[in-house]
Amino acid sequence: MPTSLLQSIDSPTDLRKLPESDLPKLADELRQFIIQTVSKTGGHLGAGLGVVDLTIALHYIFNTPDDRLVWDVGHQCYPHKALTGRRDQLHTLRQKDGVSGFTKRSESIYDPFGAGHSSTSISAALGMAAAARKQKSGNKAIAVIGDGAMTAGMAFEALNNAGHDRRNDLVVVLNDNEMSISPNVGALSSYLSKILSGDAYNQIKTGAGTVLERLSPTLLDAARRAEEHMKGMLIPGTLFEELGFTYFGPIDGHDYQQLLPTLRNIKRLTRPILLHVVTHKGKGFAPAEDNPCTYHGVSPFDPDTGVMQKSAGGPPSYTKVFSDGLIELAASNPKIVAITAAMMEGTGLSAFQKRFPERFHDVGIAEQHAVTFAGGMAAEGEIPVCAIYSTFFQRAYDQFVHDVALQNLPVIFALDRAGLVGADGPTHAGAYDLSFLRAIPNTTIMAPSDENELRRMLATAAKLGKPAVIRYPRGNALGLELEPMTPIPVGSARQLRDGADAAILAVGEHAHAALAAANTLADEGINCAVYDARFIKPLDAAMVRAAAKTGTILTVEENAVMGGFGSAVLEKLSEEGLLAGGVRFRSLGIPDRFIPQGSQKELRAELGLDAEGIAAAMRALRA
Ligand SMILES: Cc1ncc(C[n+]2csc(CCOP(=O)(O)OP(=O)(O)O)c2C)c(N)n1
Ligand SMILES: CC(=O)[C@@H](O)[C@H](O)COP(=O)(O)O
Ligand SMILES: [Mg+2]
Repeated sequence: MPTSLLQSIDSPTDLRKLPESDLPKLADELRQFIIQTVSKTGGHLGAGLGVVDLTIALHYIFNTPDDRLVWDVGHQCYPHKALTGRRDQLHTLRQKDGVSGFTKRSESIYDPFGAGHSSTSISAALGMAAAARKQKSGNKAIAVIGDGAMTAGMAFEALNNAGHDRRNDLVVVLNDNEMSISPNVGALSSYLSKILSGDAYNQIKTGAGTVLERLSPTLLDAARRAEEHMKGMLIPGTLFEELGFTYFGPIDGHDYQQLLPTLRNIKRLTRPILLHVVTHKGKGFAPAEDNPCTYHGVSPFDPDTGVMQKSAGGPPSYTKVFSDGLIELAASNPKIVAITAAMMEGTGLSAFQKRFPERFHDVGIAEQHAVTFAGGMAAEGEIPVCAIYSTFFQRAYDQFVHDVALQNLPVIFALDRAGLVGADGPTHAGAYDLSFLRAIPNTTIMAPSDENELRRMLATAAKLGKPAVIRYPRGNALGLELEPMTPIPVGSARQLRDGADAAILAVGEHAHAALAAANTLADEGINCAVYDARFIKPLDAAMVRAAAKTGTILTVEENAVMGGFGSAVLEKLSEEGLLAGGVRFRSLGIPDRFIPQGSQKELRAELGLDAEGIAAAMRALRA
């Protein structure tokens, strides 16, 4: 008999053999395992710790993997991974070729749906429920969604779709910890808090759960109707019931006496159900409980104290440069307002929020709304700066096209995490913004090669009077001394090096890798001109013409090769008839496949997006 319960569990089948009385001990072991593992790998900590009990209870009661358990975002799924056969691989979490930090279909049959972006779980689980009904499989579909993720439009679209038909055999578990990454915001959050403060109902419900468990299905149904009636008197018309869901809760998501009987009851019902579970983000690790925002995503830390490893120091991140630059601009321009979609820490806007609380808007996890909301403010003469990660901005494409660009409204988009992001992997890579934005009229797109360029681009955007996009990467800037925020003439590239044999046209920080490559190539007798393109749109035509004169052009960008900066250069060459002279051309960027997780350095080396890769590509082009 192993002393460790966790070590004895290789799948939920093993878990289901345990007596209920063992589950709290298993939970303690699982929490310790997660703390120890993440203390070495880094990753998302607080969310997973908060759902250890819920994860155990769900796998204990439902028949996974036949019953489909869909985790929203997936950042809380480490306990789920540990219980579903991946315990011994978890030390490779978020590393190259290792276990993903999110749910991933190719990784396990227990991950029926991949995630990374938020608020998709109810739609996906409802789709599975519809398929189960069509296939008569009898499989249940369960979505576990956080109170933060529930603020997104997609979640409401799915609730709207699910609640209208009583045949939808769908369980939505709302994991309410009153936190998004930062404290959760918005009217829904206030509504949930109001429910949580309904103590009277809570007490009655706790007792009722235990009684209901022992009833036959017929009596259970009658009891449930009575219970719903009673609840209706205590909590008049909950939002979810109005939407067609049978609402259970709120229950304590760390109390097996509440979790297990409630889940058992729910399992017997076949209609849209919403179970409201209250949990504590970071549960079982004091630093994370006390400071859930800091311990949402962590670098490696001391598992005894929670003290995180200090980063190597060095220059400020591009995020910080953006944050400081925006505050500097806003200090002299009262029209500037800042908007985040639940990412005020990640985008650096928390400093703006402190300095200009009246000019700051956190709209929740609602990128589409954030963009149209910005459009509305711009229509009234404000200058909104929407700071959104490139990958999450994908959600708001139509809003960008229809609500901002088409109306030529002066919204500034600060797209952070553009390019490869590292450990979060393909769900979070900002690999497509240049391709999908470049096609849209009225749009100016810039990419800074260093911190001063970023500052100047912000100033340029603020004066532009039309939609402007600035995309910059995850990571540190160069550490340059800061210069005044002088606007840049729109559409002007910078030549960094002269050379008659070939030209390298680069976007963003890759201009420096291109310069290093050119220096290496010069030693080999190949003299390359190097340009920092600065503007992806409008493209500097003079740069393209000068490059064409060398007869050999290599473009470099950390964006999909398809439709990106290289495509723009090719289009310009073609438009101006410059290809006829026999220009050798290659575009270096992210190839047409999803790039798995790994450090940015590893991935750039693998894709040839570092100085060595650029030099090699140029040699091959000239061969
Ligand atoms: C579309 C999208 N926008 C933003 C994010 C970044 N993000 C990841 S987790 C998170 C907070 C989620 O809060 P909640 O759903 O309540 O889960 P908790 O961490 O509290 O368990 C945010 C904003 C994301 N993953 N996807
Ligand atoms: C789960 C999620 O989407 C965020 O927590 C994201 O992982 C943050 O990424 P950064 O670490 O780049 O801010
Ligand atoms: Mg939450």
